[in-house]
Amino acid sequence: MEFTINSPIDMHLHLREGAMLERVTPLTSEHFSAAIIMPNLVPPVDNLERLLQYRQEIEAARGDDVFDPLMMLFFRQYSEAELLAAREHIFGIKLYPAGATTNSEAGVKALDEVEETFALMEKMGIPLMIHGETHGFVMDREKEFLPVYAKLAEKFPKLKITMEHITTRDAVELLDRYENLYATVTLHHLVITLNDVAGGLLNPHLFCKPIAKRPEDREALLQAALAGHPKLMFGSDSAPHPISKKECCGCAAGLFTAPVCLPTLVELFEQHDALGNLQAFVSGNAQRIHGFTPPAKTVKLEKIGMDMPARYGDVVPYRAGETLPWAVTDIS
Ligand SMILES: NC(=O)N[C@@H](CC(=O)O)C(=O)O
Ligand SMILES: [Zn+2]
Ligand SMILES: [Zn+2]
Repeated sequence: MEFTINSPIDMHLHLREGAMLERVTPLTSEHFSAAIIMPNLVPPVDNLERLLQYRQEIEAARGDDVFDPLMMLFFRQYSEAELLAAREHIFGIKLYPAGATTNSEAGVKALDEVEETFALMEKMGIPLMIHGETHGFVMDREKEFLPVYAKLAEKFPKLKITMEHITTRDAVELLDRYENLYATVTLHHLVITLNDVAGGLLNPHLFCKPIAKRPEDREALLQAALAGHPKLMFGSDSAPHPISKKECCGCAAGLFTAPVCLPTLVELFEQHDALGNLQAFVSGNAQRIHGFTPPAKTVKLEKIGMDMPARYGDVVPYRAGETLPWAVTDIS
């Protein structure tokens, strides 16, 4: 049995820097034709010079792979001149509430104080991506942030806003209420719940922000993805951390999923008789929503089994040590 995906796009990806970047970049650039590169480095990617330098580092690491890194600026207040200069080099701007997740200390403290930049972005057609969590009770952080999305969508009706890595049924419902509101969802949030993280022995490799939620949340996300919901895009949020930062007290948030994304998505969509909608979920929707065409790439998967390694260097991947039914067998 085989299945082919054309030009898969990962709409939310962390590549880090240095040795980690060199290790993980090829695992995405092999399978995907483009990916949105998150800017939460230390210091953040919040100026054009750093962004162009970062892009070069990624291009060197992807080797000969056909792969377009779609660069993001880290949200701060920008002047019109800065945005004009950056415009042709960026895909969008990523906003982190200060302290909400990994390397977000430089994020926004008060959203109502940065509206000038939202207005500029709206005027210039620059998309806004948001890590939408409050500092409330951990299971309620996304739900509590939803009114913020709603307010922004109303106040800036021409601004394209993406709710990044949604994890709740409420977020899925909000999608249909505002024309300019979109969302990404990860692979792992279609599969796991909080039970997998902390219901038995604690599994630090499944700990991420936002934390995996309830079965009914996973079900709503899964149904929307399987249906190829036109405003929902695949974004892996593959977020590698070295094993020393995961298997310790004070575990870092993030799952490293890059090598298993496509095989697991095919497995999941096949299980639910929804393979017909996978192309839209991993490529078509993003292209239509954002009006771009990624480089052509054809990825063939076959049901021949693939043994997942326990580690890639010092990083433990999602599904480490498992035998996956599907494997990527040809890329052209
Ligand atoms: N998702 C995560 O748990 N971690 C991400 C940051 C993020 O996307 O929030 C990371 O950079 O490690
Ligand atoms: Zn995030
Ligand atoms: Zn992320």
